[in-house]
Amino acid sequence: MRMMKEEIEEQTREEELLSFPQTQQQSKLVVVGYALTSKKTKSFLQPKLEGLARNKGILFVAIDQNRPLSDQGPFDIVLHKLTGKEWRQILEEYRQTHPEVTVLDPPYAIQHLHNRQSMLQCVADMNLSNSYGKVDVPRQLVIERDASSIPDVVLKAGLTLPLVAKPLVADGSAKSHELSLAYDQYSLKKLEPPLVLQEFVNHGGVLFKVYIVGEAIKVVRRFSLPDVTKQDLSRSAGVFRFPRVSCAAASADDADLDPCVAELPPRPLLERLAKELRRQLGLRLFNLDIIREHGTRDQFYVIDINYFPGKACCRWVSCLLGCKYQMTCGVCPC
Ligand SMILES: Nc1ncnc2c1ncn2[C@@H]1O[C@H](COP(=O)(O)OP(=O)(O)OP(=O)(O)O)[C@@H](O)[C@H]1O
Ligand SMILES: O=P(O)(O)O[C@H]1[C@H](OP(=O)(O)O)[C@@H](OP(=O)(O)O)[C@@H](O)[C@@H](O)[C@@H]1OP(=O)(O)O
Ligand SMILES: [Mg+2]
Ligand SMILES: [Mg+2]
Repeated sequence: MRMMKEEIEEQTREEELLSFPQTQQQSKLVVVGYALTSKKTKSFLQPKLEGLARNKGILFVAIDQNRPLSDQGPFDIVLHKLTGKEWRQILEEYRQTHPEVTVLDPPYAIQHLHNRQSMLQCVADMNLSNSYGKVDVPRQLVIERDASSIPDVVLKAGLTLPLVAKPLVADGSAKSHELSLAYDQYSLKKLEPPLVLQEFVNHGGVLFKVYIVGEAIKVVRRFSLPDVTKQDLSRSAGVFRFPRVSCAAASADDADLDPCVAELPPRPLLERLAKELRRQLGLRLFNLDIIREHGTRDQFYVIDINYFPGKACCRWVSCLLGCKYQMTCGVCPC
């Protein structure tokens, strides 16, 4: 019920914005060139967002990858989520030659998130712990090759089962999202390196997705993998592939949950984490998946960081653009 009220209020604010007299809007047009996959264009650039943006004087223009970037535009902002070395080089060169354009975000910074070890390193190094809580990353190790050595390596490292096996590369490909849960040490031989083996942390089956767009933060709840008990562990063996459990369709915002599980991480803790990560990663458009260790109130683990994630970011992107160009922004939470 509470969420419904918030949604209605939000929609009303958007409608107010759409009907805002043109005279009260800024006069400068902001041109955003975008280079996205067709899937992402479809999910991100929805007519509603384009309408909202246009009302604020923001125009989205598709970048033609077959033509030199410098011949296109001129752009105020380049928004992109494409992979590949060639594209990265084109963008880096464009950044050098067009310092007046904001490239969201620098390709070299995004690269950091394309490896599941380096993506979490900043969080590990931060050692964030204050009166609001403690933020860690699960213990993990990287297996570059030789699956037959995994049981030994895991034993020596002292990792506790079950383990989540994740492809080392997180480049947005379908393969990079193929994860498994391993219940026993010997089945680990069946896995295909290069991968990261991460300790599974019980978290009551709910995770928090924290969307970070510039200075703004938005947190949602999603269903996740259920806890694994000692009994489950003693009874099961093998490695099990699992699908994308915490996808957009798995919202837990309106679910009837145990309040200890549902309680959002403290806002000041997330703000501190987001601020540090923004600075250290050099990114303005990302999300992190964070879980609360079940049975604790304030022990959190960041398990994943994604660049420019799904639909939930749309409204917030226009907010970011609105803030940057100091336009009247009716949907801005900051
Ligand atoms: N260490 C962990 N402990 C408990 N559950 C985990 C852990 N790591 C991952 N999970 C579960 O597996 C899911 C997928 O893991 P992760 O988010 O790392 O994969 P991904 O493919 O990068 O996801 P995304 O679609 O968010 O990019 C999580 O949403 C969570 O439900
Ligand atoms: O498509 P969706 O809406 O599920 O968005 C997902 C997004 O896909 P997209 O960038 O192609 O949209 C994913 O990016 P890649 O890792 O595959 O690059 C990743 O960031 C997920 O975490 C997002 O899910 P969300 O965190 O928002 O639930
Ligand atoms: Mg994730
Ligand atoms: Mg991810």
